Amino acid sequence: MDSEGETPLPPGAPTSSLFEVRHTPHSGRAVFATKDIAADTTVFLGEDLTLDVVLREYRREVCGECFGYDRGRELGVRDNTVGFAYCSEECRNRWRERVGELGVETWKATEKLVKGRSKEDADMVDVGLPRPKAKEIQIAWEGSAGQAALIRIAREGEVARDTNGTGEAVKPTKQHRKAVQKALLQPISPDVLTFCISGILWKYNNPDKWDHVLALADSNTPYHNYDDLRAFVRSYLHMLAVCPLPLLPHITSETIFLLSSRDSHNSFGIRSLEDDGSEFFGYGCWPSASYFNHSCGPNIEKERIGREWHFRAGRQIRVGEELCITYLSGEERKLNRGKRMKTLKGNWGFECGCERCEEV
Ligand SMILES: C[S@@+](CC[C@H](N)C(=O)[O-])C[C@H]1O[C@@H](n2cnc3c(N)ncnc32)[C@H](O)[C@@H]1O
Repeated sequence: MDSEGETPLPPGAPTSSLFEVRHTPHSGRAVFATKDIAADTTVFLGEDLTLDVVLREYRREVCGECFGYDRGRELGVRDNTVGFAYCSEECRNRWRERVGELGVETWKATEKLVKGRSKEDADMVDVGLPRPKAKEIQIAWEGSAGQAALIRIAREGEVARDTNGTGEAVKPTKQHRKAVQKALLQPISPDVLTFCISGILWKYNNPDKWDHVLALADSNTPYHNYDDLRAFVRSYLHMLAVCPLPLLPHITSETIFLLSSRDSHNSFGIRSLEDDGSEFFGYGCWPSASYFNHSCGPNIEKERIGREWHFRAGRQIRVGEELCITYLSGEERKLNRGKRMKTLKGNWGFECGCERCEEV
């Protein structure tokens, strides 16, 4: 419950003796100090990483488990079958344990698909391009339903033949197999595929925590542009075409859309720890850390240590003050008010109402 005991806390929201999550009139839920907090106090650890994406171009340099990075040196432990590198055997074992046997098989199948194909991921997201509207998004996903159904039958027919040897239950025809071939011939977007696989596997392995993701602030227009939307729809069909059969019932367009709709307003960049985070390796979603609003003059400093976010008071904080981090990267923090506002609107979709911006 929040302080007035009226609204239940969203599942997965952070709890502490130092702060509470409350609703605000203009910026959704937010975190407020329930006592004075001395500068440098660690106020929260966000350990609940759900899905994460290490961009393809960094896969040899950034550990797939702890995101360790050594100024661009290729890491010592590589697993080419799954397409990840690790800083140690320990990290590799942890990664395997976390994703589970089905996860390893899924990453292997994806890597086989991606290897040797030309890739279609855009290098940078151009925030100037128009975003697909909600209706257009709905139409695009609905447009994939027919092919998705044919692929499922083609793939599940494999099970029917495996189990009873007769193919009586389901008989995939040429039409079904063609749907698989058509999907496989479509351009591949490895980073979008990684997002979808990481999210679906996380949900498969943590069904009891799905409501933590659903409770997050959402966007019904989460795609950056039309290419981005098309890449997600293609990745859905790619997954249906290659993922291990037990995962198929979990790969749905609804789940993939929900992952994007929550990630859109809540993901944290995974950046290098030196040089003001100038290298952007990828991103991830930590639901408990997603209740801290943004301020252009934040009182909370955040630092990533491995797979965790550590939140520390950057100065003395008084009881009742809102605890805010910044969503801006190192360079963006130096921009003037107008440019900061534009960046926040473009990347996050909100008009910044923080004290620093309101004061001007
Ligand atoms: C990571 S979430 C933060 C928690 C969110 N308020 C909630 O209710 O779940 C980011 C969203 O919070 C809101 N928000 C965060 N900082 C804000 C700010 N300075 N001004 C206005 N809205 C803000 C925006 O809607 C933004 O998309």
